[in-house]
Amino acid sequence: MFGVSMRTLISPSLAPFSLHLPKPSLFSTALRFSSLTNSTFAINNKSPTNSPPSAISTRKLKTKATAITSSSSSHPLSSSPGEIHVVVGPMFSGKTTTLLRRILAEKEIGKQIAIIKSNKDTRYCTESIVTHDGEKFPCWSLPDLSSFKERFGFDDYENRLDVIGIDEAQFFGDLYEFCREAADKEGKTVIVAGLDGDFKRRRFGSVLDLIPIADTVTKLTSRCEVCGKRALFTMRKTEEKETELIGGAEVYMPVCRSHYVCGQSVLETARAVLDSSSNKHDVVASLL
Ligand SMILES: Nc1ncnc2c1ncn2[C@@H]1O[C@H](COP(=O)(O)OP(=O)(O)O)[C@@H](O)[C@H]1O
Ligand SMILES: Cc1cn([C@H]2C[C@H](O)[C@@H](COP(=O)(O)O)O2)c(=O)[nH]c1=O
Ligand SMILES: [Zn+2]
Repeated sequence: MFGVSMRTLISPSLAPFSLHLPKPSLFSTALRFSSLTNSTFAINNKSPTNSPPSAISTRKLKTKATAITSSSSSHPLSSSPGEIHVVVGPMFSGKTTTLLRRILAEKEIGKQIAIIKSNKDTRYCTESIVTHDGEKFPCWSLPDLSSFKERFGFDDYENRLDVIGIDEAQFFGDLYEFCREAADKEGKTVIVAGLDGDFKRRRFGSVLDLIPIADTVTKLTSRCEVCGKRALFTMRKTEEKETELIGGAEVYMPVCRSHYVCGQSVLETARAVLDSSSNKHDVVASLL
């Protein structure tokens, strides 16, 4: 099989029947060869003779592939590529619910699953992911993703884990590298749930960095607490200014665009009034 496919690949004229194949470039030839031999290539554009680049000899390709494969055996590529699925949206939009449903669906068809969440999320329960409706499922509560393989067990991770769920992804600084490695090299399906934006509607952590390497991206919406329309954003009801502030409905509310914009100005006005009245209060108190 290999010889035939190489012959077709390298010199179509030798193929058993003459196909009108587009002349393969050196790159496409090498890429096809590397996918056949599961190796990586460094391509130089100089062809070994003055023959066209696509006529590079089988021996040369084999030599190069053997050399590179042996050097890359410390990171063997998985036989089949993985996947990355990203679920974003404001708070209360159903991100954790969606993650849980997708993970359970994978489990139903016999896949080996594991869920990781940030140990910064201490709202409901540390050893489970918990939706705002109270649905729970056991998880690994970790400070980072890079420690997961060791904690799970390297052998189990490599041979007995198919699907990885990640919740509260905005809190993981090593999110991009972990997901890229898991999908590109280890054949894992990674399902990621996290906030795309913070209470100022700015990117939150590195969730958005996953979009260029994701198979699918889903943006969920909640219901505006003021008018019931689609809520795209999360508004913070308290005065704290730091980006990371763990909390639920006592601190945050989902709002539509109009109520985010006017809500922000209402909050700012209210604070200004409170500040000035507390200043007046202080002034009066100082005169007494
Ligand atoms: N304003 C709100 N306050 C509290 N809970 C809400 C609010 N809006 C929606 N919910 C509930 O939150 C559930 C979604 O929970 P969850 O999946 O944990 O959301 P997310 O992970 O996106 O924060 C919804 O099914 C709904 O019942
Ligand atoms: C908007 C916003 C949220 N957070 C925190 C609050 C919660 O602990 C999580 C999000 O929980 P979810 O309901 O599962 O989406 O993130 C924050 O720290 N900073 C923010 O701006
Ligand atoms: Zn609204």
